Amino acid sequence: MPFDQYVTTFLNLSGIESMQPEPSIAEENRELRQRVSILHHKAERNEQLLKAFFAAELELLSCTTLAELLDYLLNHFRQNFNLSAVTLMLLDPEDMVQELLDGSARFNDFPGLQLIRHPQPLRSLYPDKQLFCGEASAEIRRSCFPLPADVQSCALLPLIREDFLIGSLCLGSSDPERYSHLLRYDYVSHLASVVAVCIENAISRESLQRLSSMDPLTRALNRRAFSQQLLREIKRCNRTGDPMACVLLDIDHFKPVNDTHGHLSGDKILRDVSQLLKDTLRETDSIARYGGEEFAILLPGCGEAEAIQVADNLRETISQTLFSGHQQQSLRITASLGITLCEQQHTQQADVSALTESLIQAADQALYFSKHNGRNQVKFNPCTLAIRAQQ
Ligand SMILES: Nc1nc2c(ncn2[C@@H]2O[C@H](COP(=O)(O)OP(=O)(O)OP(=O)(O)O)[C@@H](O)[C@H]2O)c(=O)[nH]1
Repeated sequence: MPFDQYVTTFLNLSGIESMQPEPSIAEENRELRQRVSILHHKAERNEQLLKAFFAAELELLSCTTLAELLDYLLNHFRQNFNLSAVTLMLLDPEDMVQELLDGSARFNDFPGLQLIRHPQPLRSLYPDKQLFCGEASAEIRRSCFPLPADVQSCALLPLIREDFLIGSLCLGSSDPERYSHLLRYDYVSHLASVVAVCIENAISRESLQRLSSMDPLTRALNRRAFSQQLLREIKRCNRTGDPMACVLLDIDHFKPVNDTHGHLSGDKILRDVSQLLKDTLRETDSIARYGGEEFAILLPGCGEAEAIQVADNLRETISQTLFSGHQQQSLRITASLGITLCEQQHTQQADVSALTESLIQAADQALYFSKHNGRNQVKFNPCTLAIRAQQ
């Protein structure tokens, strides 16, 4: 029996008074014993359901990321409480949730999630901001349970924060009796409040983390986050033995771009180059804005030959792309790149901070060679720290 029918059980308690008129003492005793046994059984079941409910609440509160929370609500919750469908509609006017999920999970993992930009669908669903329990009409099935599922009755829970509708959690059951407008569903209402708080907290927490590690113009990692990532990748290289390439990319003659087309166009180019890097590189690679028109890239698992190939592909793609300024004027740019390599031997023979410095210096030196060799090219420069450490 699902936790939300706990309420029904208490309503049934009133049945104890509807006994047959004038039964014999023996019959009355038998009937009473039967009723006590049923009530005892129901009380035990209610206790289990209550425990399941508290466990669900704890699960929700202990989710540390938005993706974890959504996974629990949309996947585990449905199984744990024997529902035929669970969907979640979230108001996301500035695509913040979309962006957070892009970095941490795939939308395919959450087929029941719908992000909406305008509050109107929520206002239509909850004109009085009240929970709805009852039969799943064709209209409810269409708007709240768009994916194929056997939904006969449903609980539609408004998610409200500070008197503002932020979303809707819809629980669907194949049992037509499970949710009825005749019953009160205090636990389900309570659940809606917990879910609303958990979702809001997860979004705020992750947005803050993201803001503190992101360059606001290009949405690449900022320099601080890059340094942390570099340390993580050095540790991974030490652990796994896989090499890691470190690349610096600098847009050529960027000053004339600003001078000719204005700073707004320069900003747009920086954003577009950042997006091009994200689109071209692997998800496991790291991209950071290292300075004004300079990007730093980490390619875990790449040896010298592969890193040169990846960097040259970036160089060529940039040189062949028709960029546009902020007034849609066409622009062409090129970039110079410098590469160095972190190998396991470096991580064993040097302290980490000396190694990070040495890697950046070596990549910077390679970038300098590219610039002074005519720009629009890729140069490799080995990291020499380990050799020095051995001497
Ligand atoms: N629009 C815009 N320009 C920036 C930003 N940060 C740095 N810049 C510009 O980038 C330009 C860098 O110029 P330089 O260092 O002379 O380098 P360059 O013109 O690219 O020449 P080379 O690197 O030698 O090929 C300067 O004009 C900066 O103002 C930014 O956030 N937005």
